Amino acid sequence: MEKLFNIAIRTSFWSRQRRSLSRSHTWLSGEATQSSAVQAPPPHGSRVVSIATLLRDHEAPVLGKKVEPSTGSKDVPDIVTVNGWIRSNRNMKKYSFLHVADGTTSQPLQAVIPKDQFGDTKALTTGTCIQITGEWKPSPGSKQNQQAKELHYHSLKVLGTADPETYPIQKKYHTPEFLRSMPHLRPRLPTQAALLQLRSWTTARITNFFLEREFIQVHPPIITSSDCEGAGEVFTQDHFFRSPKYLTVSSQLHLECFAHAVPKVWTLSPTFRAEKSDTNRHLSEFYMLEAEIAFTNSLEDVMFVVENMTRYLVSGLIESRIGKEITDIHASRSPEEAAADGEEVAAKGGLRARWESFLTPNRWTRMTYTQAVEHLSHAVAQGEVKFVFEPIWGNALQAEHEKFLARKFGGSGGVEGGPLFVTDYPTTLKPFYMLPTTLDGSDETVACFDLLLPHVGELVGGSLREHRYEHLVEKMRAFGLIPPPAEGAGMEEDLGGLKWYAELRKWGSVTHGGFGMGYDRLLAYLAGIKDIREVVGFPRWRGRCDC
Ligand SMILES: NC(=O)C[C@H](N)C(=O)O
Repeated sequence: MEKLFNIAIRTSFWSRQRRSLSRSHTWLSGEATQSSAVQAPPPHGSRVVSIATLLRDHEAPVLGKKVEPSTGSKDVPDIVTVNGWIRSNRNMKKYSFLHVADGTTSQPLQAVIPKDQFGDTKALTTGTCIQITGEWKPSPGSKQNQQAKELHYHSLKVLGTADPETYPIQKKYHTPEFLRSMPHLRPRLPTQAALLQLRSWTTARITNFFLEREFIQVHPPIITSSDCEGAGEVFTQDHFFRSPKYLTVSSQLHLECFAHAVPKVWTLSPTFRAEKSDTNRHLSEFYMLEAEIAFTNSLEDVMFVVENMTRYLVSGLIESRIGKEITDIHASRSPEEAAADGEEVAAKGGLRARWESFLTPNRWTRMTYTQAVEHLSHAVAQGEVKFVFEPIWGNALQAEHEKFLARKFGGSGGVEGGPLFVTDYPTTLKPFYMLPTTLDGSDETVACFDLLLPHVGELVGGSLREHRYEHLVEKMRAFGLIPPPAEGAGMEEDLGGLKWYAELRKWGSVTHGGFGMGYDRLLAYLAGIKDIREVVGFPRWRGRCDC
């Protein structure tokens, strides 16, 4: 009986979901039909459109691609309804010119409100949510206004007021720090809306890349039982489970499990690191794009996926509408905004040059860690650069070293440099699971790589994984992850929280490798934004988790 009851509840839950999904589909499709369930049905005969759709109708074609107009005949008035928020109200004697935004494009729509028809427009303040219906027609002043068409008022409903005395976001420059203090309102800013679109578009494009290449997307757990990756400080949950559990610092170990059954897997998952550092490159919660590939014993195979995936992404971005929007926003930043970003990218060919640095005619440069240290030492000796940390073989590369290398050797050697692979780091610098470069370990390096970018440093880390059971256990012991073996224990020793991980190598083991990419870092770099906190809707970092 209870079971039946549960099923009944579930069924009605799903049918409710389906109903609301189909409603929202109608709503989002921007077509004429509009469900009565929506708060403010538009006047009869108008079609509900997004601002992006409207502006596209007369926009210059992007890269030669013609955009079809949304309605047909020139003779029939194009009556449309737009839902959005007022960005500004230029209140003239006879007319009010509203700039309305709906997040589908960073461009606002201009709506013209004749006061003799509407009455007093003072209440139409910045932030107010409205539904406006009108005729979409050529703007008489289109030379001065950027938009060749504007919306001429027929009717307007205020759906939600925004008291200008209290609404914090006004049409003026706000510092990033001020806006970060109100993440619940920040998406209303044009740049933020464009960044949301960039993230969404990028995710779709990458999903397509993997789909076309028979990679399976998987959802690894967020709560994990091991904290042993050595990737950084972990967030711990002590009380709920029988023993301490952790918020994942990387999905790699779980991806390896999947890859032993489904040879090519990937995920884009939240990842957590309780890093104490308060920098513009780190967050306590971020997204990591990770992939794991079985049946390979070549680091080149793994780098090949990283390179091809990123090239595929960037070549699509250059041609895309959101790409154009992001470059336009970047090029038209105010001096304050550019200063807040703090990057020299605009002075050096703009964002487009940065994107092109990914699309070199030859594959990206690869160099070993040993060569990298030699290059760094040489540059210091030549007086070409000064570092806070001396580059010494055996020490970690610092961000200052990474950035220098990527600028000098990455890309096609252009003004800004570009992506650069550094491979084969010393064993002592990297986690326990990496395979030695030479299987006997004589090189004291591991088969791994970091992908470095100018201004950013490390974007991706990847490696071949140790697939030999005995060697893995030995390495775990050498890294202090498990105690020395008890007398006569043999290999059946206590492997602690990593027993399951070692067991992958016990039954049906296979050579494999993978990588993890800092997704937010990638987005920030592509958008020409220095501070990673700007590309995350609700950024969390040390001491800050506002809402
Ligand atoms: N999946 C990966 O290879 C990422 C790696 N575990 C890291 O934390 O950087």
